[in-house]
Amino acid sequence: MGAVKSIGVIGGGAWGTALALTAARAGTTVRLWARDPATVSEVRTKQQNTKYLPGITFDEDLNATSSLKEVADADAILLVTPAQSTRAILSALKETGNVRGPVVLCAKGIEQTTGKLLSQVMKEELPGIEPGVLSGPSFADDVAKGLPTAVTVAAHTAKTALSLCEALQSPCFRPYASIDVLGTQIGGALKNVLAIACGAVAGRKLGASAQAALTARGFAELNRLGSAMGAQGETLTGLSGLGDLVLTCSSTQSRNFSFGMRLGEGFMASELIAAGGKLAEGAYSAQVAVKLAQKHEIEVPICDTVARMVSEDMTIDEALNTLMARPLKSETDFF
Ligand SMILES: NC(=O)C1=CN([C@@H]2O[C@H](COP(=O)(O)OP(=O)(O)OC[C@H]3O[C@@H](n4cnc5c(N)ncnc54)[C@H](O)[C@@H]3O)[C@@H](O)[C@H]2O)C=CC1
Ligand SMILES: O=C(CO)COP(=O)(O)O
Repeated sequence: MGAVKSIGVIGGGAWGTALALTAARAGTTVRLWARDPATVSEVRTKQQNTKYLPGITFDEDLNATSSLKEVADADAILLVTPAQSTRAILSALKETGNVRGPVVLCAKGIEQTTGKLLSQVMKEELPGIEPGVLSGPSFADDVAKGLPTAVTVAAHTAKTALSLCEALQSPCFRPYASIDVLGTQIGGALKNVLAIACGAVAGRKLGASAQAALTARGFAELNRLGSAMGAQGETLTGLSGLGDLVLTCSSTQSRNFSFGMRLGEGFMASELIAAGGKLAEGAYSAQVAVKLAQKHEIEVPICDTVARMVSEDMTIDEALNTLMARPLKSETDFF
């Protein structure tokens, strides 16, 4: 593909808006699609998205629309709605008949009903269109404020990955190109599940040592499952793997970590989910991650415990006992 001069961003939430600002700062023509007409109007007239990025007024004028057709024919599309809505949006994009450039998957999750990664969903819904993936340690608020951030941008060819990087690069946003489309998705999906566990440890006030142990053992799960699924080792230890895991497992700014904190404080997952609230992708990915691990015959005790907290209302104390009572293991392979 040639240079990416125009980008269509689909999703008027926190991350979609932050990525539209990123493209604008890179000097790329950008149009943001949002489902909610009030968001479209506020972005266009007030340079704000108060529902998802409260307290931030953009310096950039963003062009926003509620017509999918108007964003579909850009040189590249960034798809930034929650993971479970990816199939429906891809199908709606196909209906426009306008898509020609790569579609970059920016959600961090696995399709719950099928266990498929989002690039596999895309292959079914938009065959013939190149998939890309953007992932890494990057809070939307930080990016919208122009704080320095680095992410991985993957595509099947280096040329496409580099063209996408060039269209997003600015003094505050540094994308690294990759051709590991599969591996770049795995870290983002699994770190959300593991961040719920770390949040629960923080909420139950189990201490910094426990949180660090859980992060390291969580990485062992991410690494084992990612490798079994075909991810490259450097991807798993890179920005989209270890980098994002460290960020999300250590900050109350993370919605997954905060969801876990509430579990640690004694709330039941069913109560939190029924109450609505902010998106915690890990709650949707936990069970499907465990199923994928079973398929690959990989042990993922932390993901499994999170899945049980989310789907069976296992309490934090039961979760802790389950993990601490596991049979002793070697940390490495040498015996
Ligand atoms: N917020 C962040 O810091 C980051 C988020 N992400 C990922 O980006 C994805 C989106 O997250 P956010 O923008 O933060 O979520 P959000 O909750 O701020 O916004 C979600 C947006 O998607 C829209 N939406 C939801 N379902 C839809 C559907 N069926 N059709 C059309 N629009 C729909 C909502 O109206 C809203 O505008 C998630 O997978 C998240 O893990 C990735 C990196 C950073
Ligand atoms: O993916 C993110 C940071 O890289 C955002 O994390 P949360 O969805 O947990 O807020």
